Amino acid sequence: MNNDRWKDFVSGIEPINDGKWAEAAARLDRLTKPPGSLGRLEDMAKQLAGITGQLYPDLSRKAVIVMAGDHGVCEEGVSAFPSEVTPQMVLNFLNGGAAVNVLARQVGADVVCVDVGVNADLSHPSLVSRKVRKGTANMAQGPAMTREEAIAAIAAGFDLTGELAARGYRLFAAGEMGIGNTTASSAILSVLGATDTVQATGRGTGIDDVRLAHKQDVIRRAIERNRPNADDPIDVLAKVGGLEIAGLVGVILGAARHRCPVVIDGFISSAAALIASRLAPLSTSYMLASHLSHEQGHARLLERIGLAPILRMDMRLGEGTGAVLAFPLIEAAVNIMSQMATFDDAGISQAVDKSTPEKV
Ligand SMILES: Cc1cc2ncn([C@H]3O[C@H](COP(=O)(O)O)[C@@H](O)[C@H]3O)c2cc1C
Ligand SMILES: O=C(O)c1cccnc1
Repeated sequence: MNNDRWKDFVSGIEPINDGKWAEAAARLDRLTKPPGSLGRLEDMAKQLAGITGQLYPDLSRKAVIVMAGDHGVCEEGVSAFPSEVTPQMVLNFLNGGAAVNVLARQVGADVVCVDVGVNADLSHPSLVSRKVRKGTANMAQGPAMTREEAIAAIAAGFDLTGELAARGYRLFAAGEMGIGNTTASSAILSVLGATDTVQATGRGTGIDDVRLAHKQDVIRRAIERNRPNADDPIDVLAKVGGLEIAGLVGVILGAARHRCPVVIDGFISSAAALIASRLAPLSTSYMLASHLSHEQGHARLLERIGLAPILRMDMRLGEGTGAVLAFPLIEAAVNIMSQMATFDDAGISQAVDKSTPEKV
């Protein structure tokens, strides 16, 4: 993989269409409701118009892309579950039995499951195989992967999203599976978000206090040993990140490149979004943050990107579950624009009473 390939990921991303954003804002103020009364739905309707360049975008073709990869750092004992669960869950996604499958079915979204770095030989007719390597190396002892591998994994997500956009998909969710990946995400937040490792580290799959203190120590050691350069997001991704996180960076940049909204899920998805935002600041305008995960550090992570979560459900699963749950709200924003009557249509007076009331 050409080390300059990352420039392709960034160079085609354009600012959102300000003219369409303003047109959407003007129409929202003519709809039969007090100005601004639909709150975040109005924000989303304007953002979607700016992203797609259309007042009434058709977002009906939608996919949650679940990037899967393993983590060498699991040998340090940082998760409540063993690495073997990653390939087992991938098969569960492919057989339609995971939480994300249920939620995606409910909202009419397709689950696209991608092996970008699972430490097992997987084969299934619906699996998208883009394996860069079989799991990362243990970041507590050296870099998780090479710079080339990180770029190859970004390319896998970027190219796949481009292919899906070409097939008519217009709305994406960024999901993941990889035992150990909250450790990598906390390390990314710590370095790129200038956050103390204690504040950046949570319980992931549900570790106890003793293991949490150990996890914080492992992250501290990984950062000390690898010295990732906070001014070089790909260096951080390669040294203390993960293959599926890199894949998601590609998905996010790919969606932005093709002017499609991309819904960020929880902690891990947001770590990928933070890297994407540092590589291509313009990509942030194409992101919607679906929910605030219960995972420690997620609020800080979203704040570093500059995103406000739509939902607060106390979820902490990943897979893209929170992102998929936000799909109907995003579609609601489009429907408001396309289906509500204006004051003119309905013959309702838009005059605002600005006189001073005589009696209070
Ligand atoms: C059965 C199962 C299903 C999951 N689905 C998502 N995750 C989530 O948990 C993992 C991260 O937590 P940690 O860093 O503590 O390992 C990731 O795979 C994430 O997607 C799962 C975890 C498990 C055990
Ligand atoms: O917020 C998430 O995405 C998350 C939190 C804990 C474990 N897995 C995922």
